[in-house]
Amino acid sequence: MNNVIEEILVSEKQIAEACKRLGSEITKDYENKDLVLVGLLKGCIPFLSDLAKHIELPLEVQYMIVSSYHGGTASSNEIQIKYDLEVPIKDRDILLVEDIIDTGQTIKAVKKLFETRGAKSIKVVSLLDKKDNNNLKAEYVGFTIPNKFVLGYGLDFQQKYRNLPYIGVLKKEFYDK
Ligand SMILES: O=P(O)(O)OC[C@H]1O[C@H](OP(=O)(O)OP(=O)(O)O)[C@H](O)[C@@H]1O
Ligand code: HPA
Repeated sequence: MNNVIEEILVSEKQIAEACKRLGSEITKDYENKDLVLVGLLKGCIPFLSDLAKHIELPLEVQYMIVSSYHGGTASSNEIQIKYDLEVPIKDRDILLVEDIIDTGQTIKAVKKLFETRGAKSIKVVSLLDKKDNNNLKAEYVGFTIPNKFVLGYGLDFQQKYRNLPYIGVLKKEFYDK
């Protein structure tokens, strides 16, 4: 498994601490609000699951599949909605849950879509945010990371390695370019 990993960037322990910290901030900020966590599949699964345990509110969880990457390490300009929310979000407080903001393209497109649907508020929590992303900043960020391709804890390389309990950096020899 580890022959594709250059180094561990964020350990299991650091991830657990970040989930706790972000969960308590969100709990404070969303008291008495109608909070809907919207997880962007598939990468959000471990993070959403661990984060939600630290949000002490009666929240709702919804999922979407929005894709801008196709298994490799290079970004494509296309955004596709492959699976949509089950409910209308008009007048609701939406917190988008992401594993990573890389170029910011995905989250920017989803935010724009939710604005047109009349959400009351739309914020973003992301476990990781790449340093070079100047597109869109999340309100809640676990770790700002260098501009390297990472995998593990939900993040894939060619659809594999999402099950690693930590965030690792992909070895250079595996990069597309
Ligand atoms: O900021 P961006 O450059 O748009 O990249 C970030 C997006 O790319 C990944 O999703 P992907 O489309 O690979 O789907 P996945 O969650 O199923 O892996 C990741 O989970 C984010 O949603
Ligand atoms: O660094 C990354 N790793 C895995 N998936 C991704 N999707 C956007 N950036 C990344």
